[in-house]
Amino acid sequence: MTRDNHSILDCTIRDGGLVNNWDFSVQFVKDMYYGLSEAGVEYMEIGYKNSAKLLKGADAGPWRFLNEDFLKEVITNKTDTKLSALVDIGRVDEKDILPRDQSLLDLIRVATYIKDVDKALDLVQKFNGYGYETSINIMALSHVMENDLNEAFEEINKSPVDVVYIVDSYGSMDYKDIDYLVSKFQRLLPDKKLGVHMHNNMQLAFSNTIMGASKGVQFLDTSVYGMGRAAGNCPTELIVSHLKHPKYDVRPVLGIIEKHMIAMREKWEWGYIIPYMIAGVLNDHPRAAMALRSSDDKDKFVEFYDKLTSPEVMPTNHHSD
Ligand SMILES: C[C@H](O)CC(=O)C(=O)O
Repeated sequence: MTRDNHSILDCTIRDGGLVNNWDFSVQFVKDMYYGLSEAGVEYMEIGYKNSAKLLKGADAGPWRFLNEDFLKEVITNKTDTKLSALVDIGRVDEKDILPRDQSLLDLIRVATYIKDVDKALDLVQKFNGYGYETSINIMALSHVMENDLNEAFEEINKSPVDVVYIVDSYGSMDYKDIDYLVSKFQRLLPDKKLGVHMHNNMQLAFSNTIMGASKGVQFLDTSVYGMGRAAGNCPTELIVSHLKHPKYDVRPVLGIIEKHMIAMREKWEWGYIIPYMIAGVLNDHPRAAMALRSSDDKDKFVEFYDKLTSPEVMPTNHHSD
């Protein structure tokens, strides 16, 4: 199989930051960028470009509120690996975004729930006008009604957005869902590139990502050692190895894991863990499972399962965390 038309987008710093409140050292982020570059990975998401002012009281390192001057101190020698940042509707201050020719960023991705696609497309329009590549990442697709999706597609087709993402926020999809959704997106968004962003609650992030790749999805989201919110994402090292293209080399990715991530995994928890599996199977946001893992009841799986399957209504989140 030729894999020439895929781009791997590693989002360890952005999605992994949801695990450790973006407590990443500058050295780690540098090693990540230059390691991914050597590995041939096309994009690295270096954080969120949200505004601290709009996230009242939020305190987290620079990777949550990227600043161009700081970025230039970190990435002193830009390689062929492009940089992306994620923004959330209502949390990004458009005045913080420089024109692309003054920025180290190449791609701005807009995270949105289906109800806010129009707002996401307004942001895309602006970022496209500044010269950036853009994507719209439709989160929690496993909760979206077909007719809402069809209406959104009409708006997306009129927009300059380059990439439209299928996001399995709850890690509850399997290969049949990916097969179905990719075919639908390809049919109804014929001029857009597609992306997949999968979570590993049911140990299916890799399977779902390669299902997307085999159907021609261009943008494949991954994270090194699978580090990402809750159950984490599709591991970069697996995709780099699986795609078997001469431009990719897994060795530098193994180097990042060996140097930094074994110790990080001792300190912070992510990956396939039963409460996240339960959330995935039940097609729920992992927030209740994350709260459980931070409590004294972290291993009370049966009680947690019983609670989640009682007819309580779980609150809904409106951002990408
Ligand atoms: C926009 C991102 O893909 C959001 C995310 O990580 C999610 O799971 O939702």
